[in-house]
Amino acid sequence: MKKYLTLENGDQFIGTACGDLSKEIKGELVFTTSMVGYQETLTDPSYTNQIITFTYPLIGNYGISLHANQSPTVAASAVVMQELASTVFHYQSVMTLDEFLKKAGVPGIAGIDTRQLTKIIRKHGTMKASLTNQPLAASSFNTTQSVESVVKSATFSTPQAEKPDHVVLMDFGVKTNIVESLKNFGANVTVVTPDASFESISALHPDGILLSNGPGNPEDFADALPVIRQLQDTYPLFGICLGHQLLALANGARTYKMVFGHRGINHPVKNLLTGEVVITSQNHGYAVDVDSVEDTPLEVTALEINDKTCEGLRYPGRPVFSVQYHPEAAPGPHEATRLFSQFIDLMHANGGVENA
Ligand SMILES: NC(=O)CC[C@H](N)C(=O)O
Repeated sequence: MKKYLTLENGDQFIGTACGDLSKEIKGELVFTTSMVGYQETLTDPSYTNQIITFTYPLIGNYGISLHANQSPTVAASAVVMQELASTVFHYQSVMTLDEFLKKAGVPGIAGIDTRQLTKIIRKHGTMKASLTNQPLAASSFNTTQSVESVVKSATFSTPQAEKPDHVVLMDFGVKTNIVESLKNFGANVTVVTPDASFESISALHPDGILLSNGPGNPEDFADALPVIRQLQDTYPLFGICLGHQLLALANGARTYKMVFGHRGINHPVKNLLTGEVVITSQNHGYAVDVDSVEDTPLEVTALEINDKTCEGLRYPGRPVFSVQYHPEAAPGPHEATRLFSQFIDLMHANGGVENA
């Protein structure tokens, strides 16, 4: 069965339908250069309302495992591939990617020249696009949708070590592995919704606050900024991706939409405090304006080496820091995992951040 991918600029690609065959969708077309980790990527809530193009030419070859999801189901709107593996092999595989997409009601398109498509996105920037069963004229592409729906209303705690540090995590669309990473370093995690008040968070007696990743434009979370300002005055705080952008906005810096974003697992980031470079996992379409940080109490601590985007911030004199990349990996390298232990150390020492 044929499927049609139509871009906002009028370009059209014809491929083979996979996943949910009947479903037609619109979304923001982005690409990721990750060679592995398609399951983690597709279930990352930050991809809500986005159509993900995989630049790696073969997707699905090691199937779907019970242990890799970053949220209960597929978060992306659709997936674009060059080749969907017809043979699957991995000892943990419980189903094929095609079955996984079908179960989640998510459409896909295979047989696409993803190299050509990616060159178009790189030139024109991230675009809106549609996936349909019949050819479609590039017309209205209004895909603006609320992203608040990704956040679960339930609050849960995960008691762990004997005297665990208690992290309250503001959930803007958190990836499972952020919670797991905190737990691995011995923390007890309570997840609260993004509209939680300062009082309700304080009532949980946190030792530290984590601002999670999440989909959408950081400027749409203005309501959370006063709460974040109160939290950073009171507790050690660590922001990841959207959480990093919100920390910047809460302190008067600005964010902007990047041309095509950073999505992949080999982005080099230079730590300006130590000179060290780490290879990082990234997934963001917005970034903090480096120049705008100058007029704030914050300091830029890290830059992406290729395009010098802001990758890290800290609040000198306070145990408050953030990174634009994903130290929890899933997928990607684990070089930055130690940021979680640094956060734990800050909760103990309440000192300054040296390696953010
Ligand atoms: N992974 C994230 O938290 C993404 C943050 C934000 N939605 C962006 O695209 O920049």
